Amino acid sequence: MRSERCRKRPSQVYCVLGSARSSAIGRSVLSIIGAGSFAYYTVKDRLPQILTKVIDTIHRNKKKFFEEYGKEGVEAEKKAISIFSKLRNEMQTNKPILPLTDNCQDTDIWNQYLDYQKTLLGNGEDPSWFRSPWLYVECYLYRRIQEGMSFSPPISEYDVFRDVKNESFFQSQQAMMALCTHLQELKKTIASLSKEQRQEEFYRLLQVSLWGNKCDLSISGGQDNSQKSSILASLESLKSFILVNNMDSLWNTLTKGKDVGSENALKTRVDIVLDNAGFELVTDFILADAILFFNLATEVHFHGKCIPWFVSDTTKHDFDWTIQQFLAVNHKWMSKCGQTWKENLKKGSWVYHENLFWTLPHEFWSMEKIAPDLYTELKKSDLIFFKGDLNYRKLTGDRKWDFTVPFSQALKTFHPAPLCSIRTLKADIQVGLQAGIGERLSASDANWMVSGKYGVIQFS
Ligand SMILES: O=P(O)(O)OC[C@@]1(O)O[C@H](CO)[C@@H](O)[C@@H]1O
Ligand SMILES: [Mn+2]
Repeated sequence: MRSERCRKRPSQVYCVLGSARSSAIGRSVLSIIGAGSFAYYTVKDRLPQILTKVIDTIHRNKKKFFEEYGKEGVEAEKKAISIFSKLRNEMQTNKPILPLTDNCQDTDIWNQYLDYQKTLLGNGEDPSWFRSPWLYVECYLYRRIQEGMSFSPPISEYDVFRDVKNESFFQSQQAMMALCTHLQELKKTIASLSKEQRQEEFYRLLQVSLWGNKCDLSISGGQDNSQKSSILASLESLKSFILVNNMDSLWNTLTKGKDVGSENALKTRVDIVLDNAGFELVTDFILADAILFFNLATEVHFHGKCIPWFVSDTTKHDFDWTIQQFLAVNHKWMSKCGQTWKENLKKGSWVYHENLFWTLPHEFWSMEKIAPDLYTELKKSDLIFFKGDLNYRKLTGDRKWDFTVPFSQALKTFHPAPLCSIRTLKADIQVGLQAGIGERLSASDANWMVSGKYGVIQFS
């Protein structure tokens, strides 16, 4: 299930326990699974629903496993189903969180983190599914799915979310065609655009990447959450739902000391920490393409997940498969995009990275200690985009900060480079709002923090 490159341990693999849970600042207490909270609903209802879909998926592919592996495949299907049924029971009956036993590269780090949770609870209590931080429990579920598959050879490499990710891709074809057509039109006219017009066009593609984040299969519990309509047509109407809009700061960071459009752009690197595969990944490809042809950077580095994660998060397979689909599709502009993107990877102006850190439970402020090689890599960037809600939760430590706490404060010591979160709100954490905004929204729309209706393009 894990590509060779992911076997690269974060160097100095150890778990810094003390600083990982720093003292609360302001009202920032951990997002716990309190009764009635969104976290509680997630663990009580949505995670079991996701696990049930995993079991159904494995059962549905039994014939395929038999064709591919003979009776070992059938045995493996049965074993995986029993493992996941037991896991679902553990979760639903609030059993203790168990140490991992699959002896992978990150097994020790996960088990050290569990020990740390025990010290936090104190009085010898065991962390359990409902008595642990939500962020930890949710990440742990996906790591247990990975463990369960690794105990079910020969189907260990099978991505239990493959079917729903592919389905979501095919359901979003129309929207993707519209985006690729728009991109090619833009490339035709770019030379005649003024600096302000380029800026405006870039802002549109940033917003497309933002609203692409609505297409996430974890929040939907695996239900179809594809992009049906052309997102470009709705940008104006969606603008008022952007609660923090730092696009000007982004533009200034990317264009400072550069004449936008001049070919001789200095060697500039932008990183995109990816989120969901499918439509959102395509919006990120389009943004990355524009960053190059607008001469805002000379390299774009992508960071994907080593294992299947939060249902729809992008793995290396998803990244390559998506480009292959674009190359193969019978649509002039989509295949043109696919060729450009394949070429970018070949000539190194696009680079794909993997690191186990992204599928650990840790807040990003402990990256420098847990995965110093990754932190050093990110320091080479001139601007890092963090896509999506889970990344936002890890950037802010999933603390219940006051809405008005500055974003840079919530990041604590995590600041390898100028960074920007592009995120639709799907968890009840938000910082950096003007005074009164959070309260006003809570009064008018009880679900404003978890519906995915609102978004931020938040820079630090
Ligand atoms: O990171 P993404 O794909 O934008 O969202 C992931 C997510 O759907 O999963 C969790 C809910 O189960 C939340 O962190 C968030 O809502
Ligand atoms: Mn995701």
